[in-house]
Amino acid sequence: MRDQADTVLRVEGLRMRYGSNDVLHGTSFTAHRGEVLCLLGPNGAGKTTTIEILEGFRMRSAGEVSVLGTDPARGGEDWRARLGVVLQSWRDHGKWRVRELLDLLGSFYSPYSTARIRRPWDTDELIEAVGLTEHAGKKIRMLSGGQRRRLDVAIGIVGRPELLFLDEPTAGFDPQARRDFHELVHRLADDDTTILLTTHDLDEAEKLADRILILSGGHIVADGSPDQLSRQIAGEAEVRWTVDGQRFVHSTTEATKYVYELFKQHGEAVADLEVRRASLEETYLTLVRRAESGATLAGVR
Ligand SMILES: Nc1ncnc2c1ncn2[C@@H]1O[C@H](COP(=O)(O)OP(=O)(O)OP(=O)(O)O)[C@@H](O)[C@H]1O
Repeated sequence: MRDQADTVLRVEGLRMRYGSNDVLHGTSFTAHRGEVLCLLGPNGAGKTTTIEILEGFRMRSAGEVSVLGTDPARGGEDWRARLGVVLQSWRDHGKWRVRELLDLLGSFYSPYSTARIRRPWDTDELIEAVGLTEHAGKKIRMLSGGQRRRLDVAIGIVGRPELLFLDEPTAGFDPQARRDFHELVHRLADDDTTILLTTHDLDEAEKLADRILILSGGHIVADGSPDQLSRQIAGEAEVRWTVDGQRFVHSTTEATKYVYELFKQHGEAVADLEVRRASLEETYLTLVRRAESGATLAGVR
């Protein structure tokens, strides 16, 4: 069981209304230390609004929010120093060089260094972690789009945040940069950083998220690990295997047990084993479609 001190983020009955437009209808969720939480939802679902409220950049209409033990509406500088935000490119700093800018931004965090978390991140180590070593001496305006995005990530984590917000972090990344970034996210989470990210890339969500929240029509319509969500939808998994070159397929709600029995019966003769559940994309589309058609949400959460 996780204890209270492990809770980094707590949202209860969050509501947001723009004029007469209700965007969030009382959403609730939590996140724990070192957890990677992925917020999914169609365009206009309220993901950015939610993140901006948690970051303290937008006032909520109602509900309770606690981020690192503080209400974001009242968070001071010392609270803000514990957060990391990856914003879209720092184009205004085109004349700065990569290392210079990170040195300067990092220096703002040194007063907030603690025995547990040394701030800021060493500039050269950080530059290496985001794969910009070759470009450390370059002016920012000379960087490619993907390199700038890597710099955005470096800027977001230079203060060694305890909670990191990533809004569509890999838009514009090439496949290698994406893979490097995913490794960096795992490394940050291993170091106990809690990460809240939004993406429209379900493959990315599946790779990164410990837990997925699906926001639709102002409600959280699903909350669970990618596996738990796919089980809710699919119910059954498909087990495929061969024995002596002959192919077999079987659908079951208890794939692990079935596979165990299979090996008990056939031992090493079992080959080409695959267990397939509904992909996150199928799961996501089903849940959002259900929510949009006003189907009852009971049992989905
Ligand atoms: N400042 C604002 N004033 C009025 N309405 C707004 C404002 N910001 C957002 N909205 C509305 O709130 C709703 C949610 O917007 P939000 O940007 O949070 O969605 P999102 O899930 O991040 O979408 P996307 O996937 O397109 O980025 C939308 O209908 C949007 O038009």
